[in-house]
Parts: sequence; C-alpha cells; structure tokens
Amino acid sequence: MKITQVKARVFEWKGHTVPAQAHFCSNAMDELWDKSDSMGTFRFHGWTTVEIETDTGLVGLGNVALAPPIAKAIIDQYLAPLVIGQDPFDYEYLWQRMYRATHAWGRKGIGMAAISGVDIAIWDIMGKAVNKPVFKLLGGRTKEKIPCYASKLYRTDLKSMQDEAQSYLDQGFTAMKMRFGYGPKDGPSGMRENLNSVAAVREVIGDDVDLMLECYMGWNLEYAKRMLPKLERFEPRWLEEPVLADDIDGYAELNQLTSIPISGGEHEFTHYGFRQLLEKRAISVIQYDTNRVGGITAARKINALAESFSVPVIPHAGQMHNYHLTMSTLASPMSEFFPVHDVEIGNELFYYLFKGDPEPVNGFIDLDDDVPGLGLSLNHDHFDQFHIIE
Ligand SMILES: O=C(O)[C@H](O)[C@H](O)[C@@H](O)CO
Ligand SMILES: [Mg+2]
Repeated sequence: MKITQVKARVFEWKGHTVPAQAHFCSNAMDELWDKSDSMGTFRFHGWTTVEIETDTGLVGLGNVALAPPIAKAIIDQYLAPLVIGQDPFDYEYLWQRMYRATHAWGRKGIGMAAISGVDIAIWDIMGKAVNKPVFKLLGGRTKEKIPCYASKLYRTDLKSMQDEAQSYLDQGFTAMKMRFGYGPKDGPSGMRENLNSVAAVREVIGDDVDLMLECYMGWNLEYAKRMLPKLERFEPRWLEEPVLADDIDGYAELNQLTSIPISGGEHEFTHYGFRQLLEKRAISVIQYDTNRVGGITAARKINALAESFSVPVIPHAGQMHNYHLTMSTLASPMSEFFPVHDVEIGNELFYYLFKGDPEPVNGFIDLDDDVPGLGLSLNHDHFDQFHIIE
C-alpha cells in the first residue's frame, strides 16, 4: 500500500460562540500589563484536519488543534512530500523522516503538532487496513471501560460553579476538573477568590470525588509556592500546569513541596521532552496530547517511559487519538472528557467537526471492538458553521 495524497484543511469556526468572562481561567498572558484579551492565547476556534489517501482507496483521518493555518502550511509544504509514495505501515520510518527533515525548526511546538496530525492519520489507515480498531494495534484492552473526568468548571460565580459540579455528579462522574480565575497580579484577594472557589466546589462534591485543579500556566513559582500549602486541605488529585511549560526546574521544585501531585506535559513534545520531566521528577501526572506530542508513534514511547517511572499518563483532552492509547496502556488510569457544549474556549469544537466520539455513561467511555481505525469521520452536519480553507 502506498500513500498517494495528503490533504490538510483548516476549519475556522464562524458559528455562535459563548463570550469568555474576565477571570474565566488563569493563563500565561496574565503576568503582562496588557490584559485586554488574555483569553486569546488559548481559544481553539479552529482546527486542521489531515486526510491521507492511499492507492487502495483507504483514507486515514488525523487532526491538529494548534495554529491551524500554520499546521496546514507545514503539512502541505514539508510533510506531504516526505510521506507520499511511502507505505503507511512504515510508521516509525515515516515519523523519523518527518522529525529529522524538520528538526531545525519542527521538533517542538507547531512543527511537532503538524507531524502529529500526519502520524494520527497514518495509524487510522493501518487500523482500517487490518480491519481493527487502533487500540488493538497498540496492545488491546487493558481495562473494560475508560473512567473519565468531566473537565470544564471555568471560573464564574460560585453558585453557577456549584450547579455545574452537581450536574457532573448527576451524570455519574466521580472526578472533575475546575479552573482557577486568579493569579499573581490579583494579590491576596485573588488568592482568597481561588481558595473560595475550590471550597465551594468541594462543598458540593464531598470528599469522595476526585477534584483536579487547573492553572493553565497562569501562576508563577512564588505564587504557586504560597498557594500549594493552602490547597492541601482540599486534597486535590493534582494541580495542573502551575508555571510555564519551559520551567522544568520550577515543576520539580513544586512537585517535592507538598503532598499535592503536580501535573503537566500538555505543552511538552516527544519522548525526549518527557524524559527530562521524568528524570527530574518534575511531574506526577503526564498530560500529553497525542495531536501535539508527536502523534501515536511518539505517545506510545512516552507511555513506555511513564510505565518505567511509575507515573500515570492521563492525556489532555478526551478525543479518539488519546482514547485509543489510554485503552491500551495500563499506565493510563483515566481520560479527560470535555462536556459537549456550545463553543466557548474551543475545547468543544471537536464534537462539531468530527463524528464517532463515544459518549460517557456513568463517567465511563468505551471503544467499539468492531470499528476499524480510530473510529472518527468528518461531521458534515456543521460544515456550514465553519470557514473552510482547502
Ligand atoms: O487541561 C485542559 O483541559 C486544558 O488546559 C484546557 O484545554 C484549556 O482550555 C485550559 O482550561
Ligand atoms: Mg490543562
């Protein structure tokens, strides 16, 4: 089998969007003096799809969520010529070819995200070619179903957050993640606001439900060191990305500071990046996203590393490219799940663009043993709500 065509398309959302409120979620832009649109740094209102055709008629589908027009340009101009004419089953060779050919500029960030999209499509083709779901190619089921945690709870008024938390309990979730709204610039009163929001959610969910806390790189080391002891009494499952992704020593310091596990890796790339984090004991939970980290070919290497360091892998976002790895990896105890919702930050956009994602039942999702590949297809129902760049 040979790859004949690689088609990258950008889908920019032009439908209804829920406006983000101030202090909706702390993020890396907060430390700058200009806070006019700090949310802009993590709105995902566009996506790149990657369709790879073969001479057998099989088509694989991959995706990239970061910087869509740049991802498309990289795929069109650099990656497509490297994989066209090649056998998709040579996935390791093709990954190395893309990684090495773009190494000067592509080994982290959007270059690696673009490689991820191509790699995911290649795995989809392999699954379809042997008529098996991708998780079967990766080792099969290590769990009957995948437990997942509901991930939203952006900072609003406390009553709304409590109602939202209650709705996840009602749906059967036994774990959920909330976001902090305040960071270093907001002083002691912001600190109090942060603590009050955790107390409010804990009050509703009780002590037997896992609560994850997300900073999205909106704090700094000093602030995180002051907050961690104050958060201990809430017994969070983890504190996520307290500082910038590049501050690996900062992560390592925080991870030794209290009993609260520090999580990260959502903005890290390849097994090389994770080797550093693991060797420094910088994170206690790995959160790569397969569509950034280097695709399934890189993610499975990280899973092997994680297993040897006894660090769990709970990928960022739900989504099929992550679910198949989680299903087939004992080192992955659960998945993140973004509730289906009107488009807000953009985490929900996946459901508007693709069909085939499993729905959680009582806090678990399952994958179908009989659907080959990743089980995703494009959702044409919403195409008119996107501006599509071919
Ligand atoms: O962990 C997450 O779910 C991410 O950090 C979110 O995608 C991001 O939107 C911040 O809440
Ligand atoms: Mg996160």
